[in-house]
Amino acid sequence: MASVTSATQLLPVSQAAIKGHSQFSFTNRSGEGGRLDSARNLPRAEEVGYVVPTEVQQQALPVLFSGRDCILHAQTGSGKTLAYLLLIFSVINSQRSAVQALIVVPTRELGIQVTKVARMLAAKPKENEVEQKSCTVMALLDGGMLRRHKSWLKAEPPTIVVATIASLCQMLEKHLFKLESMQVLVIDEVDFMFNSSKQVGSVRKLLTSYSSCNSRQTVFASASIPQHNRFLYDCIQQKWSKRDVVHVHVNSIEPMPTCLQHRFMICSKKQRHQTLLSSLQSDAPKSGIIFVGEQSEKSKKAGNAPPTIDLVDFLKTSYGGSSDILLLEEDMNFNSRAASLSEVRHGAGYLLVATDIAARGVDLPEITHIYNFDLPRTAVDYLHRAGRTGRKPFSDEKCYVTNIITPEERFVLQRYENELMFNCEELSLLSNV
Ligand SMILES: Nc1ncnc2c1ncn2[C@@H]1O[C@H](COP(=O)(O)OP(=O)(O)OP(=O)(O)O)[C@@H](O)[C@H]1O
Repeated sequence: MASVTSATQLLPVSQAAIKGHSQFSFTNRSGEGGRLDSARNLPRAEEVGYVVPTEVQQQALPVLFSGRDCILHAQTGSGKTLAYLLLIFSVINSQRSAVQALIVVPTRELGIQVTKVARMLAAKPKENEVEQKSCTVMALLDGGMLRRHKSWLKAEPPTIVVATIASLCQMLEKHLFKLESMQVLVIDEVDFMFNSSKQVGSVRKLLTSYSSCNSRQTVFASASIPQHNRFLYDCIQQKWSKRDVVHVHVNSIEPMPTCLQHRFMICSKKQRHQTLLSSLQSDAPKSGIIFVGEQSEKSKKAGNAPPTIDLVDFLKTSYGGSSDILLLEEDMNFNSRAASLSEVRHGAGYLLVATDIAARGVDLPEITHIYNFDLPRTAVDYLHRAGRTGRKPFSDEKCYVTNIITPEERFVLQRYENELMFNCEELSLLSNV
């Protein structure tokens, strides 16, 4: 666990952040009222319920407010998003019509969520209602209405943009979007972006050709940055960041929240549906995610139904619990994906059957149970799936990750246990399976 300075330990979020200002002599590079905006928006964070900073916020805010580039590396659900948003709100000047902060995310789902938090922080505090205009946040995400965004960008550029890389590059290449006023660039889930063959080229271009590290503050965030020393070296060598970039690494020994209890059940491949059903019946979770692997090309070619659909059908007919059964997977069109997530957000209890698309960044704090119907392919994937639960920073509520595995998969899970430093407890099969 990384050390925490006692000075900020018990301070409210706003004071911890403001302390960062004075201690590290934060200055607004545009010199056009950033300080005024931060004074307005930090209390706003408290107003919406962020009162005490989490550990990563305690450690990162002074670094971020000092103006240095930063790699935010901390457990899933530890509050990295709020840390970089507080930086953004301290730097931007809402009176200026120009894109001053850009947050790049790997999926539309994460983009929607980050936009929601940013808009919540941007909303005017009640007592200031008539004083000044609040900043605008644009979600430039794959599957969105790019035509509408074009008119918006031309008419009055937003202050903050949350974007997926493909949509962003489309706008940049058409010169509809300018980065010359950008003060902060955040790359969220950075390891995922650099690992994705579809996204990595554009991310590199954004970091070095579309803008320069010298004219912006760069923040990288993720719960998993494998080979982080190498990444730090590359940041400097490749000029993705300035030379004095800081690696804020919190809870390096325990990459997953401690409130998680990990379990496994061994069964044959044929018994997996029934084993999952028994587990659900015994846990009776109000809300959870069941992760299913992607359908193989071979299975697609054979004309089989995707395993996710298969499982949803099975649960709808066999599971008697009161939770809604919903589906979220990559192959669904954007409208259906949005519909699923909004049902999740408004519904009472739910079981979301999902592929790894739901594994990165999605924040549904009510989730207490994760089921790996198929084991994830890597330890990093395990960490991000498991991290969709245990997302209430100051709660001791126990959350559960249950792995349904075949005897041959036991050693794979053991490898993840060693790599991620957790213990998985075996649950015996109930007699009816
Ligand atoms: N200071 C705070 N006080 C109370 N709740 C907080 C605070 N900071 C963050 N949270 C809440 O904690 C949850 C997790 O935060 P967030 O999504 O920022 O985590 P993260 O570190 O980005 O996780 P991931 O790595 O999974 O993306 C959110 O529901 C957020 O509202």
